[in-house]
Amino acid sequence: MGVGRRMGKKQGVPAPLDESAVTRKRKNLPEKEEEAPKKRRRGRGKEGKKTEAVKPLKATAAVSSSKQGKGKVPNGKPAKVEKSKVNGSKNAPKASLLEDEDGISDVEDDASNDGDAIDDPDVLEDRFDGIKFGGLDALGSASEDEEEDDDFLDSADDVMDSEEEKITGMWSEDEDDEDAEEKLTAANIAGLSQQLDEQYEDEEAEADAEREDEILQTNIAGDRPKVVEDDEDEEGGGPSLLAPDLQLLRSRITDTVRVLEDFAKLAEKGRSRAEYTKQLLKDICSYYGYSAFLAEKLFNLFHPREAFEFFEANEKARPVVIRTNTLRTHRRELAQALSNRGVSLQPVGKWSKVGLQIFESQVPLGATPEYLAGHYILQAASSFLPVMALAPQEHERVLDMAAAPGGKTTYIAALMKNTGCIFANDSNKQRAKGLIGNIHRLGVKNTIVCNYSALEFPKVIGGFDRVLLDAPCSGTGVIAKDASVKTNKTEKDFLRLPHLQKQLLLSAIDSVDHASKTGGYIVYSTCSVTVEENEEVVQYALNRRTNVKLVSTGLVFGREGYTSYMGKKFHASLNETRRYYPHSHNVDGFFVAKFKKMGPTPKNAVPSNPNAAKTKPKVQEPEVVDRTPVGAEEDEDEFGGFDDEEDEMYIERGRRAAMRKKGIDPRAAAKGKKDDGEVDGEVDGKSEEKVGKKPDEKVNGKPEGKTEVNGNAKSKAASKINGTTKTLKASKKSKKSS
Ligand SMILES: C[S@@+](CC[C@H](N)C(=O)[O-])C[C@H]1O[C@@H](n2cnc3c(N)ncnc32)[C@H](O)[C@@H]1O
Repeated sequence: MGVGRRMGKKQGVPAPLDESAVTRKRKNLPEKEEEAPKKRRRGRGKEGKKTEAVKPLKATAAVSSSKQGKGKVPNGKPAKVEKSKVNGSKNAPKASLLEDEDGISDVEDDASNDGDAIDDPDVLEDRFDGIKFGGLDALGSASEDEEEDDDFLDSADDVMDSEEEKITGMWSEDEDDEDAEEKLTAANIAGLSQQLDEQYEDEEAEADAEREDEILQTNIAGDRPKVVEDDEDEEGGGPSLLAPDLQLLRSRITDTVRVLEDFAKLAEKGRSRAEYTKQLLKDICSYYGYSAFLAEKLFNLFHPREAFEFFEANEKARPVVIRTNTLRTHRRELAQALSNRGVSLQPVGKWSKVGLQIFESQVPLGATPEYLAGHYILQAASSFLPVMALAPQEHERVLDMAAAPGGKTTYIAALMKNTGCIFANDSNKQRAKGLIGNIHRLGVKNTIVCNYSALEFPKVIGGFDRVLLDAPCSGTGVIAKDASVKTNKTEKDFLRLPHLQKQLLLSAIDSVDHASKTGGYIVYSTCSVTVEENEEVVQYALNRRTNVKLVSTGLVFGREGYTSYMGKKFHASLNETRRYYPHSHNVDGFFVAKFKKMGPTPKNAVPSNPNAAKTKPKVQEPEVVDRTPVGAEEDEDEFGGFDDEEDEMYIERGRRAAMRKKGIDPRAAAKGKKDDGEVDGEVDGKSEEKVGKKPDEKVNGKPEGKTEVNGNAKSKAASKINGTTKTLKASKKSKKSS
């Protein structure tokens, strides 16, 4: 018997954390279940504004943070002692019945500069292996799906017209079949309802105990709670040397938030707002473990109450989601297959035709036959969004500038139905290898993997119909996955990263063909919520490239980007960008902006890669740039390396096959070529054409087919031409010779 695991509540948007809405719909479940929300309300009884402010808070209940949530006992219930240690408070709101308590955070994700490692299936796989679970999650019936989504549509302020609205049910049109849905749901429900009963009883008792604790701890009996420490308290030395009393800290945080919300009525006489804010920030640092620098940066994004909800949500894992690989299967088939293996799942919501949220699994999701056969990829729901905004079309040429480990590339390929051509680039060679692995596993056949700094584009190749820049970022949106972000990001990072992001975005814009008949779009995304990495980067690009404008992302939920922030004014069109937060959308913190390129890059535009601009005029001969990433040499062969001769053979074989297809006899042509004294260059030109380039496109005024742009006539479009993946990389050998 395998192990089961609760993986989160139903992912509804944009208010998926509204557990009462979810509970109301679980009509197939035992009556007792209906009591759960009541109980949870009682569990948090001391806060006055229960219904509005507290509701999301309850749902984002802090139980475990990354690498922390080990307090499980075999029945899946969190061990209380561990939980309080982990979260720093017994008063941490109880996780809802619908929620994952230990979450998926036992894994060491590197979600910081390298971006959202959640997309790395290898990383995610680890999350499900060998973990005991046994609690269970709420189940939606098929009918619940629809109600849930209705709810979403009703409640969403930011619901926009989009093609997504054409979807008529939770399953995509070709999948609609009520009988099958019922079977699927029944399979989930049958084994779980009994566990629900038991769990509710336990939780009821736990909630009562917590409520009593909370009443004891509270210090808000008076009208004006004393929450700001006196200077003497601070200087006393004694208390600060002791481990903080986490329960008191938490109470003080909620009290301070309350005071800041109603300052005139609740503040102590003679105390300023700044004093309360200072105290709150100090407590947030102690309670959640943030550096003062980052706590303040994140706090400033919201009103105090919402900031609190944000910090709370970062203590809890997001729902586990898989994306159906439509190159290999349909969502309905996949859902059925996994359900048969004991996986409890449900479509993520109307906004996606391919996402499935996993509630519980009897098997490691990274090792099922379906996984190995590439029928799905473990992918955070937020990662779907930039690709949906990009909306790649069949037969287009698309550049994914920072692509590893390939969650988005493979989704792009699926939307393009394996037609056209994707250039998937990443500057990190190790990660690029993971990207290649995913591409193969998922059956992607239209993709060339490159290993350049994206700053080199469009010099490497340009003229794309669409470009995705899923930029390296600080990871402040994925703190639930990587708690190290709380302390390891410094002021320097928030200078260095935005600088890189700005330059990368200019490269992305310059790599797009403004005259593309079907596209001309650039999508910029990060898994960070800071303004420096998002709105400021977008504003910079608008200032530097007057040939682009922001357009609607077409995404049906998300909050508008800032048009002004802490005294800074941004262009009004920044309201077209979208922000996502863990506490309000139950997805990773994310940012998405979509640009349309209207005209060619202005001649006087400062290039995105100033180094290239500086060196260019000085160097008269063909530029030789060593693009080998630092440290890449050592492992050249680890992934198989690049064999120029073998590549030549494949290229030549492909070229001959192409000629034969056109009815040309390659031998006769070769003979003719020799007779004409034609040189090798054309072979390169043709092979590039074959991998998707439009023959008449130019880069920097030069025809792109000439790989001299790399300082290297034979830099390889090293291609397994009859295979699937082609790898473009300046060869060291030819670099030397050039
Ligand atoms: C957010 S992650 C990309 C995740 C990827 N889009 C996906 O969906 O799987 C950012 C990536 O940027 C890469 N990167 C960092 N600096 C880069 C640069 N200058 N050029 C290209 N890629 C870069 C990192 O190696 C990392 O893989």
